[in-house]
Amino acid sequence: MGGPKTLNDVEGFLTQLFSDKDLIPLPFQSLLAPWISKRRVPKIQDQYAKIGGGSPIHHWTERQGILLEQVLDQIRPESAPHKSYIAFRYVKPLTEHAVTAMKADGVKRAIALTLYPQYSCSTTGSSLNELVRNLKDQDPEQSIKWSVIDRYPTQPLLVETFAKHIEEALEREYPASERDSVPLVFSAHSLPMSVVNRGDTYPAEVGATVHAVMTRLGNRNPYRLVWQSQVGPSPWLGPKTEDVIKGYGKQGFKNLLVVPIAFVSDHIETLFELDLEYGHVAKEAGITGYKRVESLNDDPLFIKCLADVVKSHLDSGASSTKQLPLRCPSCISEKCGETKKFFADQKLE
Ligand SMILES: C=CC1=C(C)c2cc3[nH]c(cc4nc(cc5[nH]c(cc1n2)c(C)c5CCC(=O)O)C(CCC(=O)O)=C4C)c(C)c3C=C
Ligand SMILES: [Fe+2]
Ligand SMILES: [Fe+2]
Repeated sequence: MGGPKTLNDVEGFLTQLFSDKDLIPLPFQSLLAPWISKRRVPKIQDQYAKIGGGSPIHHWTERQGILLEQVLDQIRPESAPHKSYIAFRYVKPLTEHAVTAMKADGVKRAIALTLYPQYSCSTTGSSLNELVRNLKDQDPEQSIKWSVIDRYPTQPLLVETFAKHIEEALEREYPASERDSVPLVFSAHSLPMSVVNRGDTYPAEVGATVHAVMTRLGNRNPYRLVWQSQVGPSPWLGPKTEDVIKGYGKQGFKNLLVVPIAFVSDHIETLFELDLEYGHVAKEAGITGYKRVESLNDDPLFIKCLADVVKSHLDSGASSTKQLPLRCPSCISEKCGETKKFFADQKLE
């Protein structure tokens, strides 16, 4: 997805985001997108100002890419050297810039690796549709052969990294006598109910990650799966993170550990919404022990997770587009079936 590096980049970021038909299909989109974005700029700029003046997502994604190259070169020397390219959806470097750089470097074989562990047509689906559009335009001779890693919600090292971060936070933030009773509040970016009702697999895959992490932790703590960042008046998947925090406060809970479970790095959803906005909500609700688990960012265990995902993909023949939806109503405007066919038709050596 990417995020604005500076406050001046907020409007461009929002305009690209509201122009994405796979994320938010709007009537008269090319007219409405800049209009809605302009109206949201002051509010969103204020949020980015409060987290240091911009999104750190570029910094973390770059780190993840560089470290992934190093680990892959070690654990899979037969395909070394590996090189990573960032393809953000709404800010530079866009997919277009990644493909340009790859062609200039003479790349012949590539993997589209999503940094959303759980698949949604609105996120990974949108990025893959954008990639196919760009490839048809920028690489019509198909000089680069592609395969796709579109999800890894229960990959063992992903689960292990989340579990380790939760254990570290419990140990660091709470006295031993209270640790097992701290509610773990797993918070993921919500989806509009219209997208959920069309069968988007994201809610089930987020649930699968939560279940795997709780199993790994021995199911000691009470837990909830809750949903954040709802935008606009239409119905979104709940319960809302904010309401659940208030509910715990009403019940007299003094401790609460929130776990961002669908993001692999820090950005506005963790640093502003979870830390500042809901930190305030928790305080008002009397929850003095409100804490957040650290994001995955450049944790070597998470980098190893990514490297293992890529290694298994390559070792297994690497063709897999099996899981991509054939044609799903939530992204029908971009014909995800064509995207699946495009990748399935790649002739890999
Ligand atoms: C797993 C991650 C995400 C899913 C799923 C997702 C779905 C989704 N989002 C919107 C609308 C907006 N999202 C916005 C920002 C935003 N969204 C995500 C992640 C997911 N979105 C992130 C990480 C960010 C912030 C980017 C950053 O800071 O780096 C926004 C813009 C903010 C605002 O105007 O309030 C909108 C709008 C929809 C409609 C949707 C599913 C269909
Ligand atoms: Fe789709
Ligand atoms: Fe979003």
